This record gives sequence, C-alpha cells and structure tokens, in this order.
Amino acid sequence: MKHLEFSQFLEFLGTKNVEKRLEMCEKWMQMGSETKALQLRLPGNSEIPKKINKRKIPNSKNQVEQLEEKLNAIEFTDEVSDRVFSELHRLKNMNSQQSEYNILMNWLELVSNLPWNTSTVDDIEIGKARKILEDSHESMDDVKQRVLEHLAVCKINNSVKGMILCFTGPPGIGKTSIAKAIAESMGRKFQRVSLGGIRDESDIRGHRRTYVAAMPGRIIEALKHCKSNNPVFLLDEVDKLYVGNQGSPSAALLELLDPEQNSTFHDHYLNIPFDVSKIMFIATANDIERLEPALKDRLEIIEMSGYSMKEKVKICENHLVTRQLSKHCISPDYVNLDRQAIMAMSEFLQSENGQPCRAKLEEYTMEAGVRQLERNVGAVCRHVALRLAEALNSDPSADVLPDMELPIQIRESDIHKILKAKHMKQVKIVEKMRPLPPGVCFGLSVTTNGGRVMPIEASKCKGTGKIVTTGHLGKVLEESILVAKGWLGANAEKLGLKTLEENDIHVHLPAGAINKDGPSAGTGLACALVSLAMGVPLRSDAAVTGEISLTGHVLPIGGVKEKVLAAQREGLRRVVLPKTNEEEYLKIDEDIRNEMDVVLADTVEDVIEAMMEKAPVLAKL
Ligand SMILES: Nc1ncnc2c1ncn2[C@@H]1O[C@H](COP(=O)(O)OP(=O)(O)OP(=O)(O)O)[C@@H](O)[C@H]1O
Repeated sequence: MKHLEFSQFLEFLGTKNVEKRLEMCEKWMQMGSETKALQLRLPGNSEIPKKINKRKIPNSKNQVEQLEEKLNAIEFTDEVSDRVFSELHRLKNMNSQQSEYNILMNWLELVSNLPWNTSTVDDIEIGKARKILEDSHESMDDVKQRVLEHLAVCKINNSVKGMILCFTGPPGIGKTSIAKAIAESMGRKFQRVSLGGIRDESDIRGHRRTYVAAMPGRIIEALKHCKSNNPVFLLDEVDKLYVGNQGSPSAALLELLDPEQNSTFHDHYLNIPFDVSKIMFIATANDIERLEPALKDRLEIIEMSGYSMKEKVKICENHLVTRQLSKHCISPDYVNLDRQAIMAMSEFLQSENGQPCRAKLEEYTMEAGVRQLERNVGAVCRHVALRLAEALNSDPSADVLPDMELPIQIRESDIHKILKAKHMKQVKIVEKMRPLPPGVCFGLSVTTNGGRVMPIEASKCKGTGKIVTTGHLGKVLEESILVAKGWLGANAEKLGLKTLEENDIHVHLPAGAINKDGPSAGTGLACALVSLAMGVPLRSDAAVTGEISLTGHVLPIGGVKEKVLAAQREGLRRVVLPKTNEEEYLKIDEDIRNEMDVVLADTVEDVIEAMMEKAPVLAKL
C-alpha cells in the first residue's frame, strides 16, 4: 500500500462500516496492481504511473456514464430496452477486473453505436435520378431504364421492402458504380459489403458472445460504420459464397433478404433483433449460375453485358479520362488522348511485376468491362505527370509551365511506349491462328470474365476411328465431340462427305490450362470435323455457337450477347447462332447487329454452309 496518501489511511481508519472498508481495500489494491504494471513498463520513472493512474480512474467511470447517456438517448423497443439496460446494470455492478467486464463493455458500445433510430430521408425525383444515371454511366440504356422503374416503384410505395436487385455480368462493367448512383439518386447512404470467399455463416451473422474474440457479423459491422439504418446496401459477389463446415453463409443471407423476417434480423453476437427492413439491398454476381437456387429466387436479376469497342471508347472519353486526370491532379487542358490511342490502350493488360505472366484466361480475351482500360488511362496520366514535373523542375522558379507544347498529344505509338514497360499486349488468338487450316474452327464461349472466342482444333492420322481429346475438357464437351462424330458418320454418305472411320482423330481446345465445358461447342465441333474430313478450311472471319442433337438439329444456348460481343471485339465479322436464339439476338444493340453478319441456323447443314469458305459444299445443297 505504498502508493496511498496519509489522508487515505485516515479515511480508512475513520470508516466504521466493515463492508465499506473492504470496498476501499479492494479499490486500493486494484490501483496498486495497475501502478505496479506501469512501473514495470517504465523503469526508473515513478512519477509517470501516478499521473496516468490519477487520470485513468475517472476516465473509466466516465466511460460507463457516457455509455449510459448514449443508450438513454436511443429509442429501443421494449424487448430490446429490457435486455440492454439489464446488461448495463450488470456492468455497473461488475468489478472492472473481471474478464466479462470488457466483453460486456464492448457489447454495450456496439449497441450504442448502431443506428437504431437514425435514417436518411428519401428524396426520389425521377428526373434527377435519370440525370445522375445518365451523367455517371454511358450506354447500358436497358439497365438504366430498369433502375428508374425500380426507383419509381419505391417512390410510389414509399418502401423498398422485398425488392432486391441483383446485377450480374463480367467484372468491370459498372455493377458497383450503378449501385452507388442509385444511392445518390435516392439521397441514401451507400454501404458495400464484400462477400467474396466467405465460407462461414458467422461471417454474416457473427459469433456468439461466449466465444473468445467473438465479433459481430459483416452486416451489423457495416451498419455501425454506415450510421444510418436505411442505406443502399451492396452485397458484392454473392456468387462467391461457399459452404464450409461452419454452416452455410447463403442460408444466413436468406434471412437477411426475406421481407417477412428481416425486421428482426438476428446477429449471434448482438443477440437482440435489429430491423434491417428499411435497407435497400442490391446484390452483384459475376456468374448467376453459381447462386444457390433459394437465394436466386429472392433476387430480381438484371443482366449486364460487356461493352463493344465503340462503347469502351465512349466510356473512356467521357468518364475514365476525366476521372483519372482529376485523380492525378492534371488539368484536362494539358493532355489530349486521341481515339486510336484509347483503342490501343484497351489491348494492354498489366503483367505481374512488369514481367510477362503465366498464361491466364484474360490474355486470350479482351476484357468485357473497362477496369483494365481505366488502369491503363491511369498509367498514361502518371506518364504525363512525370513529363510536366520534369518541365517544372528544369525551371523551379516558374509558376507557369515553361516552354512546353500543350496539350501533350498522346497517340497510338506513345501508348505502346508508355505501357510497354509494365504491361503486355494481349494475345489475339484469332490473329495468331490465321490462316485456318482444315479442321480448325472458331467457337464461342462465356466465362465469368465475359464472352471469348474459343478455337477448336481437330487433326487426323491413319488409325481405327479412335478419338483423343486434350485441353481440359469437361464431360459434356467430350460428349459433344461424340455427338458431332456420330452425326458426321450417319450423314456422310447422304451429304457426299468422307467419314473419319479410318482415322484416329485428335481434338484440342487451346488455352489448355483452362477448364472448358458445356454443350454449346457442338456446332463448332461438327464444323471442325466436316472441314477435316473434306480437307477444306472454314471461314477465318466467322465463329459459331450452338448445341447439336444427334439428328442434326441446332439447339439454343445461353450468353448470346456476350458471345456476339466477344466475336466483334476480336475482329470477326460473321457469327452463326441457333435460330431458336433469335429473340436474344434481337435484344442486342442495333449498332452491333448492323456491324456483324449474323446467320441464324436451324440444322447442322445450315451451320456448315455458313461457316465454309467455299459454298455450296454439301451434295444436298
Ligand atoms: N457504362 C459506364 N460508364 C461509365 N463508367 C463505367 C461504365 N461501366 C463501368 N464504368 C467504370 O468502370 C469502373 C469499374 O466498374 P465497377 O467497379 O462498377 O465494376 P463491377 O462490375 O462492379 O466489377 P466487379 O464485378 O469486378 O465488382 C468504375 O470506375 C466504373 O465507374
């Protein structure tokens, strides 16, 4: 008790009540142990601990008082209020040395920091919303129209209950940024929660307080930061939720998104209901097929597709350049990027550490969105900044730029020089494969990165009709090869074609490190085998997609727009699609439809006629 003052001893002796004496002792012992701990940390300075000690005790008292004040100011429901104030009472009667003290304190602090009654006032004005969407986003007219309809319903209804939009499409096409624009046009706060890679239910709902280092889930944590109980809440990458051995995060999301249940959302850590029904939820996903069916059922899916080169140039000129220039503090009067330069920029992608990286899917396909393009614009801005700074350095006293031709013109050749150091040019697979030998065909596929042109190669050698396949093919694709060969065998005589029965066939789909599957390569495989059997090459400016049946019917496929856009980006002119996909094809922008020569085919014979260099080739035609 060395740290006690003489007056404190006198106070102790003057207290007759034994309980009070014990309380005093307990308090002094606590002070003693804290001082000791500090002295150990600060050897040779006995003054400092005393000062810190003196300050610390009133502070910890204040903390509880402040907490109580904060909690009193919140309007809880009766049920919640009972729980919160009984816990507060428990805290007040607890010794601060008890391990539960801090746990309870943290819990009450979280409760006091949540926006129980704080919300923003909706200000939905359709004209203003349209302007915000138009100003911030180029193209995507159907998406903007759908968003405006959604806002109109919210305005009339005065509620957002049960309406959950889900934007799906390849990366970098503006899913997140359109959600931000929705928040702006509603006058609500915007909060994003990334769900990519979550495999534990507690990431959404939190851990029970009994666990060591328990924490609230991401939803409650985000609401604490947002400080409003009705934000626009972006659930990013809902297709990347996995089921781990700690429960299913998708199931937890279901409760969050269910309008019947979400007025009493239960976080395990919070353990008292929180009303999330005023929140406007928006989800994003790259691949809608990976969503759990129950979750998918709850969402209103809005498909967004990639951009054509023309759209990319427009987005770049009107948005990306301005944004990147202001980010790098460069006046727009100092730089001039021409159209050819922008087109050249969209062909570069960043390599790891400036070194050519291992073959990745993106290297074989131009990006569907504009994220890489924006990065490239950023790289050009940094180059311009360097040139401006160098010019200024040469004359430090100058407050205007010394003799320098402004604006700095950036042309296509400059882009190659600027981006060459850290970027690599994308491999245009179409250019690399030309001229096409017999047995090679351009197919089309869709990945989470958008559509891409997928070459199909077939070669033969003398043998007994064996088929070898390579290129990481899935079971469905392997079966499509058998169907195509079966159709060829059955129809060869009728169509005046040679069969491949006396040959072994090798079918390969390049980019061998990438898994490929699906039935839509059926028509492409049939074309490759016919071309191989006849020794006649297929058109090198055409690509084909469509499933085939053994009897030669062309069946519908998915991702029509993405596939047509991929063919257009790669510089192909003709695309052969199943006739049954006509409706989807007609939804593609007129600009693109006019630019492309699209053939709608009903049978395999139609497909071959459209894909062959020299028509007619089949006896029947
Ligand atoms: N149509 C457009 N007009 C203007 N800018 C656009 C457009 N589309 C995309 N962008 C810009 O491209 C960038 C990337 O967009 P965003 O982050 O919204 O992509 P995303 O679709 O959410 O991608 P991810 O799936 O990877 O999350 C943003 O800076 C965005 O503003």
